[in-house]
This record gives sequence, C-alpha cells and structure tokens, in this order.
Amino acid sequence: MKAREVNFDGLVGLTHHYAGLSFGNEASTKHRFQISNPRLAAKQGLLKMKALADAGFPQAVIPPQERPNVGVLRQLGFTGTDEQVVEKAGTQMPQLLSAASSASSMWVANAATVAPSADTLDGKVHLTVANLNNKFHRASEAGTTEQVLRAIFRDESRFSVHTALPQVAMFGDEGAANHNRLGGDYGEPGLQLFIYGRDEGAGRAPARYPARQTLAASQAVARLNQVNPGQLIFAQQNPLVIDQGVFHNDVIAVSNRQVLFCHEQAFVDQPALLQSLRDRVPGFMPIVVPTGAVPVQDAVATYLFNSQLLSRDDGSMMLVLPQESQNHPGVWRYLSQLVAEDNPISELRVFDLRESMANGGGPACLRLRVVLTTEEQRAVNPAVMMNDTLFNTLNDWVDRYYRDRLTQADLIDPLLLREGREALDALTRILQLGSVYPFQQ
Ligand SMILES: NCCC[C@H](NC(=O)CCC(=O)O)C(=O)O
Repeated sequence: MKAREVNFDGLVGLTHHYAGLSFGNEASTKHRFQISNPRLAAKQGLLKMKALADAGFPQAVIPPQERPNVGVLRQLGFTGTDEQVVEKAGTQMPQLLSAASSASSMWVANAATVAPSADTLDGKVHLTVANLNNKFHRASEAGTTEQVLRAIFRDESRFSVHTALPQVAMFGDEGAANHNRLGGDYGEPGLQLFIYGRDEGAGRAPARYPARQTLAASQAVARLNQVNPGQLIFAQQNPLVIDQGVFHNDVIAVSNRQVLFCHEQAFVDQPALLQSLRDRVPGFMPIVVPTGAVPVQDAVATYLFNSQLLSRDDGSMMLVLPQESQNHPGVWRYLSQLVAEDNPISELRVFDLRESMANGGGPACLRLRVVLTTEEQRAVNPAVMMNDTLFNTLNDWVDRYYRDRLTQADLIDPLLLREGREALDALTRILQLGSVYPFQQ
C-alpha cells in the first residue's frame, strides 16, 4: 500500500519560558530563568513547517495546550477564581506556577507513540498518548493531548487513539522520542524498535540522571498499539549517555526507512542490536558516529541526532538539523563528510530553532511522525495540514496574541491567562478542532 510520512509539528504556546524544570536535560537547566521570546519561538517553528511543506514533505500542525493549567493548581489546593488561583500559586510557590504554565507540549515527539496500519493486527493506525510521568510539568499534558489527537484523527474506522498508561514511575512513557521504525517503503510492514532507559528491578540504570522510559511501558504501548509481535524489538539505551544528558533516545539516534543514524555509544550491547537489525531489516544501513569524530557531549550540545531524516520520492534523504550543529566546527565537519559519502543522505538543511533548543528541544522533538496511506491521509482533519494559507493565518494569529518577552515573574499576570484563552479559542476555530480545552468545556 502506498503510504507517506506526515510530520505533525507542535506549535509553541504563548507561555513559552525557561524554568529549568527538566532535571537531566542540560539545556533546560542551563537556561533557567533566562528571558524567552514566545512570539519568536512560535515563528521559528512555523518557518520549519512551511519550508518542509514547500519542499514537498507532508506537514501538519498540533496546537499548544491551555496554560497556565488552572486545574492542576486547584488539585494542589489553590482556591478562588481562576485569576486568584494563579495569583496565589505565583506568590506562594512560583515554581509550581511555572510548571503549570510550561509550554512543553510543543515537543510532540513526546505526545504519543504511533503505529502505522501496515504494522498493526487490526489494520488501523494506533496512537498511544504518552503519560510523561517523569516530570510534573509534562505529566499534565496527557489529557489534552488525547482530546487534540481525537480531534485530528477522528475517523474511528481508521484511527485508534489510546489513553496514556497509568501515571506511575513503573510505566513512565515518553512517546515517539524513544521509538524507531525501520523498513523499506513506508507502506510495507516495518520493524518497530522500542528503546527504554530502565527495566525496573533488573539490569543497569543511570546513576546521575533519571531514565524516563521503562521497558514495562514500552511493552504496554506495543500491546495497546496492536503491533504485530513479529515486528517488535526492545532495546535499552546506554545508561552512561543518559548520565551525560541524553534524556530521550532521539538525542542520540534517528532512523528512517532502512537507515539508522546513531552514535556508537547509543545503546547497551550495540553490536548485538545492530546484528539483529541486519538480520531482520532488508538492506539495513547503520550510520554509526564514533566518539572520536563526535564526543557524546558535542552530540548533546549540538543535537545533530535530534534531526529529521526525511525521504524524497527518489529514495534520497535530507537531514534537517538545528543551527547549533552548523555552528560547531567539529560536528559540521563530520556532517559535511557524511553527505559527501556513499549513503542515502544527500542534503543537510539547517533551521534556527534557538528558542526551543534552549529548553532541550530540537527539530525531531518538535515533530510527531505519522505514516499514513493516501486514504488515511484523507481521513485526517484537513484544517491542520500546513499550506500557504494556514501559514499566513497562523503567523497573523501569533502576531496578534503572543508576547515577545516572558520571564517566570510574568506568569502571575492575569492578562496572560486571558490572552491565552482568547488565542486558543480562536485557534480551535482556525484548526476546526471543536472544544478540546478545559476552559471550553
Ligand atoms: N523532546 C524534548 C523535550 C524537552 C523538554 N524540555 C522541557 O520540558 C524544559 C522546560 C523548562 O525547563 O522550562 C523535556 O525535557 O521533556
């Protein structure tokens, strides 16, 4: 069956700020309390979407969530009107207001894990929402993520959206950032490679930073998504690289069709994993970057693996990279050699995503890959597909509602709550989503 990969990018929300909320994500820690620019952040993301759509890659958009999240603050005992809840939290516990205001839902690689219909037992496309259990500011994304995905993938005869796993550490799940799919044409059955950071009660685990994804979670997601058991493989990420800031697997590896582009230290027992992929994926082509060429610290600082590897119709591939990887002489030297060598990667495309990068989110974090057949693509809510009109509409919308400067202290401003709700109300009309936000219920 003919199928293509559609990239769904998260649109940055109005409260994008730097709060240092993600222990183990070194960019988040390093940029804590710096001044953010939500308007620029949203526009940088839109420019990437537009450029890729213009280059012929199907592109769609996922809206931001309602922030501050008044509901979660009420759950923590703050009372009164919505404005009073925000004001009390901001005065008494600014870090809680910060967490309840994070625009972290922009990183939709962590929204869900997707199984294309060619891989599933019932022939539907499955999406399991990620619980993001490891971080308080991200765990509250799951409810609205589910609403939003249901509003985009409405047709229940083709799509099956699953509620997130139970919210406990044992089932910590970070979505597609710890999932790869290898194979031939997109429409052919592929091999799904689930990567976990720890197996509770067994094996090795990182010592310094948390391993967010568990094996038990990956197994449950594979079951929910009805992945054909013959097309599954589970592997552990190297705990030593988690301790160096590789908090998701997509910071150290990216795959597309038959290609796996990864660092030599990415996985536990990497030679054995690559051998089993060679045995199971026809034409499997690993591109393994040695530590001598790019040390793990440079990979973390430049996000060269947090890239999008996109296929053109002629089989060649384009690597979509953040500006930081071009600014680093050693990494750029390696990448320039890579495109010159004999492999499918024939072009490097660089984007300025500085606002997202400063919180640890590169090109790959900002997108959820959804392989769809032509019929399935027709069944997606058409209003979320990126094109010239939507690009212009969303840019105008950003100009109208977004601030160009935000700090933690600004989050207490009751106007921000109001602006956010007005903006999202308008956005649900633009994207024809219906009522997906708590304030609309
Ligand atoms: N896939 C990229 C995810 C980045 C995200 N950063 C954050 O949430 C940082 C937010 C802050 O610190 O303000 C995370 O670590 O999950």
